Amino acid sequence: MVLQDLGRRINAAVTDLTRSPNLDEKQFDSMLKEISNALVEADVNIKLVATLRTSIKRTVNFKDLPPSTNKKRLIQKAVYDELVKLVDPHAEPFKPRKGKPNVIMFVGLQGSGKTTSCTKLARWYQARGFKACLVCADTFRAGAFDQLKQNATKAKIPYYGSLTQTDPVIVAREGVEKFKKERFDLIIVDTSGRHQQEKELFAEMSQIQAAVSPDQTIMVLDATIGQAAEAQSRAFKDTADFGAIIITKTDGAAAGGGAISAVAATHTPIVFIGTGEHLLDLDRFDPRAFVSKLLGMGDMAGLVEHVQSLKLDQKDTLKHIVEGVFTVRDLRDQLSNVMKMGPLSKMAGMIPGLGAMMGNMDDEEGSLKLRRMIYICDSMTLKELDSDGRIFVEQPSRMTRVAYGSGTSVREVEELLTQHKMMAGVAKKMKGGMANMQRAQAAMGGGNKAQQMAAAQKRLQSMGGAGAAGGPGGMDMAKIMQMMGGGGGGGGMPNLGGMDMASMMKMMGGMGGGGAGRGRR
Ligand SMILES: Nc1nc2c(ncn2[C@@H]2O[C@H](COP(=O)(O)OP(=O)(O)OP(=O)(O)O)[C@@H](O)[C@H]2O)c(=O)[nH]1
Repeated sequence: MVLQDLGRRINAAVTDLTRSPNLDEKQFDSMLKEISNALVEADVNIKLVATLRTSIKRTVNFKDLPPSTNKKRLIQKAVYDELVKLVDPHAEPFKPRKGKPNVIMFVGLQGSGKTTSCTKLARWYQARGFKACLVCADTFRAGAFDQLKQNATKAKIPYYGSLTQTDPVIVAREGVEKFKKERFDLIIVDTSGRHQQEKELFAEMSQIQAAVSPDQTIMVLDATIGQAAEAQSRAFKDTADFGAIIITKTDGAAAGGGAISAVAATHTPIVFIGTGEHLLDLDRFDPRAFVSKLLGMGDMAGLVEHVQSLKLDQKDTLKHIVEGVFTVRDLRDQLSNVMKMGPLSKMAGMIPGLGAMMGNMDDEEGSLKLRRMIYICDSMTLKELDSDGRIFVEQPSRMTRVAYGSGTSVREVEELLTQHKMMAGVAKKMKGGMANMQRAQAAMGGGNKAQQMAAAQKRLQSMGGAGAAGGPGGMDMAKIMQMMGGGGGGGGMPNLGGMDMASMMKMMGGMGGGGAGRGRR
């Protein structure tokens, strides 16, 4: 059972109950039993489950409910609130500030996901304007430096390490000093992990800690260990005195629920959770957003933050669309924007109700297809890229050349040009419409925010099933789409692993316009 299934089970228990025409106390009790069973199976500590059950019972107080009460709503809200309490550590972590060197040291057992999480975190802060870098002080595992180097290079993050120095304390000190001199805002130090909690590991950790004086030590925990997370974190705390925790691999097992609740119970701040192997699979941990996502209510605030952090390339495309133009380069920029967003399943999880619908979609296939389309564009000449694509009709031999240069087939090049033609057609039709819309929006001065939020929230609730239980702040879907770099536009987006982007956008709540100008406002 993966974490998503736990959410689905809880959601189903609540939905079944609230759909029942004559809701009685017996049904309420059996819902509580089902939720408790699901949590225990996800390795949540039995005492915590018992507390949650008692609290929901007390809040709802079924026997004494006045007849006028909206029982369904009350139950939904109580379940949501208690789940939030279950995973809330009630502790504020250290927050790095720009303009000074913030040193963060990572500790954890081997294979917990330290090295991967270091790079994810550096990238996360880099995307938010921090000058971030990585120091590899893992001299124990052969290949650790290579792994960090590879990850860092992929994310374009400066790194420091040594293939010859065997003392991790020296490497850590040298790396931190070098990057401090170079005025980096965020210096992340990766340390070695061992199979067991050996004495040497702990001794080494405290020596590195003494050498680099980190502003924060983060412990990395693998979610699959469930409630054993508590014992593991205690063992580390005795030596390394970490200030916060990152729980990795929450995508793989329902036991993530057990790990998160166990750590939360110790009041240690959980700063982030790892949600996959991709560089972007790191979510800032927020108890409300986590529970909303778990219950399939989406995490719109997270989605907006994620999209905003990506520095999507869309200025020229929007300008072009206003003019009714759509070049091959515009298509390339949009493809690259979609790639930057990370796996589609991650995006879908943030949209109410969509995660479940896309359960079987293959991320790998979709991303490979996108990558091949980008290779095709990258093999074109500048003239071809900035053209309206007609150049290929006039000189079909160019298609063969581009296919050859990109390692793809002529058929794939033709497909890409067909996609482009469709999108260019839409852009042409949009000419003027987009400008009018922008003018209207400017005249409205952004409109009534509260009203917009209320409308968006209503729409989210109607999509999300359990949405009534008080989910995250609403957002205007069309605006989100526009921030995403403008998708949709009426059937013109690429087909990803059997999933047409245009249909996906439509499913996302009538986004079939966004950047291409038909967004609902
Ligand atoms: N599914 C999933 N896999 C993850 C996540 N985080 C890390 N991994 C994978 O876990 C494995 C181990 O990750 P590493 O980063 O090498 O672990 P480590 O703790 O640095 O290991 P040592 O350097 O040996 O101590 C790799 O295959 C990662 O891709 C996550 O959030 N989800």
